Amino acid sequence: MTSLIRLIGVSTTDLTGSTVLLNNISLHIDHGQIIGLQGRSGAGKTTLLRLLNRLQEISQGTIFYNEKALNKYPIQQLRQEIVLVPQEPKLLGMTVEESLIYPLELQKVSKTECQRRRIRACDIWEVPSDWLDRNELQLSVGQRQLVTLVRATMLSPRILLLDEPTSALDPALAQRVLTQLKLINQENGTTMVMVNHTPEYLESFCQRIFTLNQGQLEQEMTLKKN
Ligand SMILES: Nc1ncnc2c1ncn2[C@@H]1O[C@H](COP(=O)(O)OP(=O)(O)OP(=O)(O)O)[C@@H](O)[C@H]1O
Repeated sequence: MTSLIRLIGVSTTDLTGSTVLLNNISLHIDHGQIIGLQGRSGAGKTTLLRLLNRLQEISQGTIFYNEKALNKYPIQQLRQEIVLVPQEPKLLGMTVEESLIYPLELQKVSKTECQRRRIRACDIWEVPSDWLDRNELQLSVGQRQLVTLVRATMLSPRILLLDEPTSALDPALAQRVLTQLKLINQENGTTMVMVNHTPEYLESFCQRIFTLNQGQLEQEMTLKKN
């Protein structure tokens, strides 16, 4: 099977070019896999996710997406297919309802279809209806984290990049979120790359786990049971 994503000797630096943030990373991610990314703070996990939807550019090496160099794709198409859920959940000054449908509106999805998908997603993810009119100041960080996750899944991306998606959630909600993500992976074949600092979550959720250390790929582990 060909890989969906393949990194060959990928490095990247900070904006000044003076500090190497990721150094000579080679790895592959297959269709429909759930990949875990772990490592200490500052190891380069977020940076690696940002390379995968070109929020940050590489300085050396090549990233292939579907056998074609990532930088050959129109950026709009790429960001529709590869969606990053960032560590800092933001609703962009909108209400929950507005922020859930905004990315779909940008894709020119009809109002009726936006609402259909919003209702279905809120149902699946058990988003309480009294959140819909709230803005981000009226939600806890964990509640905002859930909303940004729901918003990303409503786009039905091919690849979901999840930067610590459970960091602000209580353990019960974190488990529910991981179960729901797994269901989406099984039903739609969505490939996922998840950064997480909780080893139990990575071990129960992922098929392979990459460990980064000071910008280098230190270890790759395959978990047969998932
Ligand atoms: N825009 C930037 N300019 C300069 N340095 C940066 C920039 N972004 C990240 N870094 C540095 O790159 C390194 C990797 O950061 P990154 O956010 O990828 O780490 P991380 O593994 O995701 O950490 P955490 O677990 O704390 O989120 C860190 O040393 C950080 O200080």
